[in-house]
Amino acid sequence: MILELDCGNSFIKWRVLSAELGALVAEGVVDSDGALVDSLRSLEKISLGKCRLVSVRTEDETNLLIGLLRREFGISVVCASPAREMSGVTNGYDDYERLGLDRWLAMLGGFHLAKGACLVLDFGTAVTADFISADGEHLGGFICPGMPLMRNQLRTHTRKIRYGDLAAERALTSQAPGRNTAEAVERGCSLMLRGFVLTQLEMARSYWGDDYRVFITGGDAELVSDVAPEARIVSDLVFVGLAIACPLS
Ligand SMILES: Nc1ncnc2c1ncn2[C@@H]1O[C@H](COP(=O)(O)OP(=O)(O)OP(=O)(O)O)[C@@H](O)[C@H]1O
Ligand SMILES: CC(C)(CO)[C@@H](O)C(=O)NCCC(=O)O
Ligand SMILES: [K+]
Repeated sequence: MILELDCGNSFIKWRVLSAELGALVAEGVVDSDGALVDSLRSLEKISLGKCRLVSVRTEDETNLLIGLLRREFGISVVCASPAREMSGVTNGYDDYERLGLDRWLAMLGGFHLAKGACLVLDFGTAVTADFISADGEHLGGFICPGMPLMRNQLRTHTRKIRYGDLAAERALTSQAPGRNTAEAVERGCSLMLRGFVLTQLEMARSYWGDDYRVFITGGDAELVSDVAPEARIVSDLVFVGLAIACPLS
């Protein structure tokens, strides 16, 4: 079986595919290397053969995880690496190695699915937008704080913004002006993300008219999906790109 990992700044998304058919066998989200090993150990009747991963963590952190996986499961691990051009997409950064690999893979996945111009939006710890033209040219993108960062900045830099996870979750059942702190902050930050999406859509339209696709991915994708009804939510877009960048022969 194949183990796939997307190592983000806050969480590791993992999934196990069957080697023959590529069917999904198991998946999860964990917050540490140790929790990942525990989750994988608890899977019954699964023997991992190979692993492919993408990481936006430091090289040291990524190497630690790779060493751990090799020791614990005896598997070979391949890691997505930066490229100037791949699968019809040209990296648009001045220094292509600086582009986040999660963005790069989501772009490869998006262009593969769209087979034309596309806008790729990722809502994780950070929020990113990337524009890929019909000929596969990456025009560039944007990075801004995601929901967890916006909310935590307010909590950290004010004295009276304090509320729990349950209040946060309840607050997001509506977009009306907040009548308590949790509602005011959660809805305010959610509106920032939604405004961001609308601006990206405007920009895409100015480049490509109606002739483009929109993909939304990341843990907070649902927060913005209704402002972009034309968008396709592809929660495993990074994994789609990972399979393209790291074929396991
Ligand atoms: N099952 C889940 N586990 C953890 N976070 C989740 C889950 N479902 C939704 N989320 C939300 O997703 C967000 C994190 O997104 P995601 O996991 O895509 O990014 P990340 O790994 O933290 O960071 P990034 O990929 O940007 O480096 C959090 O705001 C969290 O509330
Ligand atoms: C922007 C994030 C944090 C999103 O996960 C990641 O893609 C990253 O660390 N990128 C490196 C910086 C850049 O893409 O310009
Ligand atoms: K991500």
